[in-house]
Amino acid sequence: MHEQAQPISVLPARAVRGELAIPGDKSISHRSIMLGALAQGTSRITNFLRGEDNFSTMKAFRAMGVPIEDDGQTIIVHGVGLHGLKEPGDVLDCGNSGTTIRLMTGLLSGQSFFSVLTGDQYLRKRPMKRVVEPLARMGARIAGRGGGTLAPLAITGGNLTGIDYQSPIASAQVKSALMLAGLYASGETRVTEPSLSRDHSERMFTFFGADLDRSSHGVTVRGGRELQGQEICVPGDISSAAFFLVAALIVPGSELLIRNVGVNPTRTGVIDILQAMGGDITLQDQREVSGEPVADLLVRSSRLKGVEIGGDVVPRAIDEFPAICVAAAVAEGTTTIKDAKELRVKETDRIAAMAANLRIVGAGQIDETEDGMIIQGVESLSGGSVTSYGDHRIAMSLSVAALVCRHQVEIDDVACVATSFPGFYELLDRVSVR
Ligand SMILES: O=C(O)C1=C[C@@H](OP(=O)(O)O)[C@@H](O)[C@H](O)C1
Ligand SMILES: C=C(OP(=O)(O)O)C(=O)O
Repeated sequence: MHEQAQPISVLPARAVRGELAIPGDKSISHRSIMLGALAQGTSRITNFLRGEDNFSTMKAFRAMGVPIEDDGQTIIVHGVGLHGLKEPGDVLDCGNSGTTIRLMTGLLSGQSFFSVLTGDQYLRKRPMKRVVEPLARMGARIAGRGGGTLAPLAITGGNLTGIDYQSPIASAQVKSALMLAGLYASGETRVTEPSLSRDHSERMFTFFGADLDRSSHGVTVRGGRELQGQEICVPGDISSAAFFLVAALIVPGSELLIRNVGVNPTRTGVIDILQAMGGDITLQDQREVSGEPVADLLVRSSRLKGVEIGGDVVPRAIDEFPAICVAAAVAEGTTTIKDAKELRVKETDRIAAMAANLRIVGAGQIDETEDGMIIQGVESLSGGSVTSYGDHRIAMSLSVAALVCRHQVEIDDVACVATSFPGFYELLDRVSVR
């Protein structure tokens, strides 16, 4: 939570043009600090995301005795080895970051010391049972508000036993929490999910030399093997690129080249959805960097049409739905989003937040459902005063919607944007032709 609200007005644009590189991937940045800290030797990380969420992760490891240097360019993590973390002297504050608190709950379950994790007013409302329950089955003792379902969480770790866990939800945070605990458990820790969520942990565990096997919807970790420090170049975050993809598609006369974007297939749902809507997006110069696929994305404005979105693509696009809703609001015809109930337990209820805000800026008929929404597209939007609900992705999505409004859009507080995309407004300004 930020002490002071930061309101902003975003003006319509005549086009979105030029070239840009977006900052590093948030998920991969978190994991690079975590595995770097647990490894033996030094890890050097470039293009690390300098977002508040990632600084929460970094601070937590410093508080557990991990030396981390930061010269503003490269992050150098001096790994302490699997068993080198020290008991933190205070509560670890995960700020607004669900990834930090859930992954750390797994990792700390494996430590032979006591720790407490908390976060801001939004994080303290988000469900933690999804990690607490399977970790307790592995032998961790975790107490928390709401009968152990809400932060703050107090963890007494150690003496874990591997389990075979069939997760009821496709969640990379649940999977990764158990994988991190699995590094410390006796025997095998296996996680299977209903459909494959982002696999950055699997890739980075392998990159650092962990003992791991993968199957189509599952991963098995065997504990005890030391990890080795690595050099990591973090690809640009496709979840951040998504705002610029939608902006260039919906503002007529636009053409934008977005360089160095992570295109891991477990993350490219947004490209598949926007292409199915008729969006002109081309992947150029596909390559692999630090075990992750990367490409440049060329996007040109397109006449979008409504589509049905559900099933396996949902976890592959989960953070991009606020931006996808904006595309749907100005597409021809109806867009139906289903199987996306998880959106209700993000930084805010993103289904309710987008429905309310799109109505304010003059969208067509919008019907909320329990696990999604139905959006009737209109030719153009009008504008108005909206609220971010303290959620970075809501703030950025409404900023993109503003580009195709007839009048400006006032957003009550965009301080939250710094959690995942510092510099967003400078970039948006740079490529917007007014
Ligand atoms: O593991 C990760 O880095 C993330 C997983 C997703 O959450 P869930 O695991 O809750 O789906 C996603 O929404 C979040 O932004 C980042
Ligand atoms: C849901 C998100 O992140 P987290 O769960 O890490 O707070 C997000 O970035 O959209």
